[in-house]
Amino acid sequence: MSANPIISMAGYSAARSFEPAHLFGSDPDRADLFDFLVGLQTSMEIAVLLETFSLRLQADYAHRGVRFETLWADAGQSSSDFMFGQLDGHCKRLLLHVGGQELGWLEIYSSTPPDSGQQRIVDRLLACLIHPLQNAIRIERLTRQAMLDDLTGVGNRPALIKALGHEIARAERREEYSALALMVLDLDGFKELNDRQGHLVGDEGLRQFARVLRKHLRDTDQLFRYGGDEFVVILPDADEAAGLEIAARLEARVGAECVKPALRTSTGVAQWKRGMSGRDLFQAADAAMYDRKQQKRADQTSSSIR
Ligand SMILES: Nc1nc2c(ncn2[C@@H]2O[C@H](COP(=O)(O)OP(=O)(O)OP(=O)(O)O)[C@@H](O)[C@H]2O)c(=O)[nH]1
Repeated sequence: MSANPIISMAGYSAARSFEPAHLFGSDPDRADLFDFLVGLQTSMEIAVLLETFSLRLQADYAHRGVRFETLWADAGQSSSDFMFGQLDGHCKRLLLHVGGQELGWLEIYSSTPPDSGQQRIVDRLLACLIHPLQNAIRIERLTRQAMLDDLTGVGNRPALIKALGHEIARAERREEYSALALMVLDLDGFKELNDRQGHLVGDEGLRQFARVLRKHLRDTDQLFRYGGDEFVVILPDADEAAGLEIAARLEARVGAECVKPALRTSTGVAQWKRGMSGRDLFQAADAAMYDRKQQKRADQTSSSIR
């Protein structure tokens, strides 16, 4: 018996053996299973593997759809769903694990629960799926980590470029004009804070800044650290007026809530117009942010002269 259980049912644990000889020895559909195995080698994407699994399972067990929910080993990463087909009807929920590592929950939706023969097929196909799935999960995690800023945990510059390109392509495809705005935020006098209180305090300031911004943004808004003390927010469905309102609110919240160390920020907003690239939009928002900084400096100078 293999000491390598890969599946446990919700609520109780059931170790099963998946020796290759056991899998293929007396199987009349060896060629078919072989095709399935080859299919699993063609992609390293979780969604594609799930689809390959579901399509092959369909031949033996008519079901409506499948869903896989990851269990990331790293703290701080929320789980992600991958789905294929329709998710309704009876749900069979299986915890997939390999070599002591829990990979996530697989759900199979169907009008009727699998009978014992169909359950055996599910087990066999899962035995083929499990290692390619484990590799695909590793790649997905590495890709996600590469898109995060390690100091603040928000998206980094490559993630911003990707997300902005995606949002603009989506807006371009829509027949009706849909609003999209970009906000640039930069800390005021951050160099002086670093110089006076040290870089560790500066780092804590950046983390605090990201936390406060996230707290006051909607779930659909996307926050990124462009670099240094400059952050960017993609605001879907926001026009310039809405963007300016959010920007004013964020400037006020940062002033009130970022107190240790004390921070101030200047913001700039630009609204996307058809034909504008991500670069054009960023430049417009960045220029607006610099104007705002100049205006604040001018206001300070005039109030200190008075
Ligand atoms: N602590 C810390 N400082 C950083 C990091 N990245 C960049 N910086 C510092 O951020 C500062 C940014 O300075 P500037 O761009 O001149 O901005 P500023 O002093 O805020 O000036 P204004 O934007 O004109 O108000 C520099 O001193 C950088 O060294 C980081 O990850 N941690």
